[in-house]
Amino acid sequence: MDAVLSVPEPRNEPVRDYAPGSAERDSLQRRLGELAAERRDLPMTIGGAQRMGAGAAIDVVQPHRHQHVLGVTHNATNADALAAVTAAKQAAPMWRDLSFADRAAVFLRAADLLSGPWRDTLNAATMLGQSKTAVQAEIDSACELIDFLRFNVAFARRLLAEQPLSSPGVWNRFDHRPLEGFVYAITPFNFTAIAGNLPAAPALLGNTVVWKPAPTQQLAAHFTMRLFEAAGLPPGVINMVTGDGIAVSEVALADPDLAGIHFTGSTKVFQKLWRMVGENIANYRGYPRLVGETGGKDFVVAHASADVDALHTALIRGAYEYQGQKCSAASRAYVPRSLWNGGLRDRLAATADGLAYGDVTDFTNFGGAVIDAKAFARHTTALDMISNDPTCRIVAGGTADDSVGYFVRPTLFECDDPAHDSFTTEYFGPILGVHVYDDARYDEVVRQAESIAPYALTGAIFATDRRVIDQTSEVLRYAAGNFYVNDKPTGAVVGQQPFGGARASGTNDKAGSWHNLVRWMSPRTVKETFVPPTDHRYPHMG
Ligand SMILES: NC(=O)c1ccc[n+]([C@@H]2O[C@H](COP(=O)([O-])OP(=O)(O)OC[C@H]3O[C@@H](n4cnc5c(N)ncnc54)[C@H](O)[C@@H]3O)[C@@H](O)[C@H]2O)c1
Ligand SMILES: N[C@@H](CCC=O)C(=O)O
Repeated sequence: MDAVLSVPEPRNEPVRDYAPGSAERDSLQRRLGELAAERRDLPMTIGGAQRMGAGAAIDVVQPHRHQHVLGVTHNATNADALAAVTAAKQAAPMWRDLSFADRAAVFLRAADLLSGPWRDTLNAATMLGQSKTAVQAEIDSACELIDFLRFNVAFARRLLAEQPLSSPGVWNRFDHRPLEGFVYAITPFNFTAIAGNLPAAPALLGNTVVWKPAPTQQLAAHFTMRLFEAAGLPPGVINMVTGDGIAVSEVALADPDLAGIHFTGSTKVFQKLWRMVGENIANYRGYPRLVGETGGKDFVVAHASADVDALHTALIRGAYEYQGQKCSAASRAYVPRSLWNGGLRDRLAATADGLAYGDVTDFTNFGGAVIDAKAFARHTTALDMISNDPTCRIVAGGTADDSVGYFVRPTLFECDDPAHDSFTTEYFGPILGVHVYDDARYDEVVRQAESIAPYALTGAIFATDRRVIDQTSEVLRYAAGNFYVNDKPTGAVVGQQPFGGARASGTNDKAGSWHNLVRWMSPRTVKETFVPPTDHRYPHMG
């Protein structure tokens, strides 16, 4: 326990802009060409050894060009999962006995490698495999992952320095132990940074991990695993299993040494995992820590005093960047009739209709495709439902085409009923519903928006009247874990806007902050008495 160590002061990684003619753009385009020309095996990594899962094969494709296969991965079987759990348990004594400095150095080195020679590889893999544009990949797989790795070291250092008081003759101290057992990290398709952070954060604190990425993110996950190895991560500390995770959960969640789940993904899957843990609760050595960041139905509330230019930009970026596939994406907005009919409606419609979605290797595009056929089907069902509902009117988009890639047009619609399914269900695509209200009904609309959806992840208020900002912020205090004033509800930056929500949006343990890291330690309090008493009687006994 080397709590007095000082560590490098983290700074947010600067975002590159990949402007035409820049060297960074040429270099990224070269790497895109190389990765697109390959068709790789995407194996598991267990105890440092790579091998393909023994279950069914899964093609990992470019969502914007779904006939183009980037690689092949396989479902992990029960036997594969058992091997990963065993490797994690075997590596645990070695890893927890290394000093914090040694563990931190691995992740700081990974951050530096990613900031330099690995940047193009992770960005290109994220662009091709997850259909992110260059800038969306850059803020995710480069900057946010680098930030997670660097800031977590500084946050962990602060936690390790935290020690109890000691009265005279006594020395009290915390032994910041890792959890007893292994951590099971399960990660979503949409952020390479989240996929890398969920296994890395518990590992930094001395835990060993079984990591199950989303199959559709497997290309970038593959390179993330290679990056950790290049940074010196010993075998068995993070064991990556591939595929749908069904067999992995059967094995990992039934294991007595399950120490925690670090999950990001849908509410439905997290609730299923929680139920499975509940069913097994008497069989565990301890109570597993359950950390899950899940879905959202994120709102923008606009007041009549809002700056319309700022509101317009926030709605377009908040709803349609990365095809709306951010848990934070604006998917319901409440706009006063004065602004809507005063030009905002037509402006939003024109901008949305003008957004180019296409192949993300064409850098002129604003967006790409949605992730897979399942997402495409969910969105087309929602669009059919909305266009056939007499209370809703499509204002822009509303169409989809999967002939080449899974493309869904940026869709804007009005809905008279603020309790409509489209205001409560997460679609996770480029679909923004607007409830237009009479200006005088503002307070009532805000109260309704507060609790109509089960989620509480992100939300924004647009107003210039300070009293309105203050009152709205108070009414919506529990409606979002990340609340924005005159800004879009997406784009949280590590160290600046610690991220996470409550209600059906998760356990709100704020990824990329000390709040999250504290869940991966099990402190032992040690009291040492220098001169222990030698008489059992107390003074009042005479
Ligand atoms: N709150 C946040 O910070 C945050 C961030 C990103 C994404 N999300 C949410 O994630 C969802 C989108 O991501 P997704 O489509 O990858 O989510 P998902 O829930 O479908 O999948 C998440 C992960 O769980 C795995 N999985 C599914 N069933 C499993 C099982 N039985 N055992 C083990 N693993 C299993 C998937 O393969 C994937 O790796 C959205 O709901 C979005 O809001 C939330
Ligand atoms: N942290 C990201 C969202 C992550 C979920 O998909 C944001 O703030 O936009």
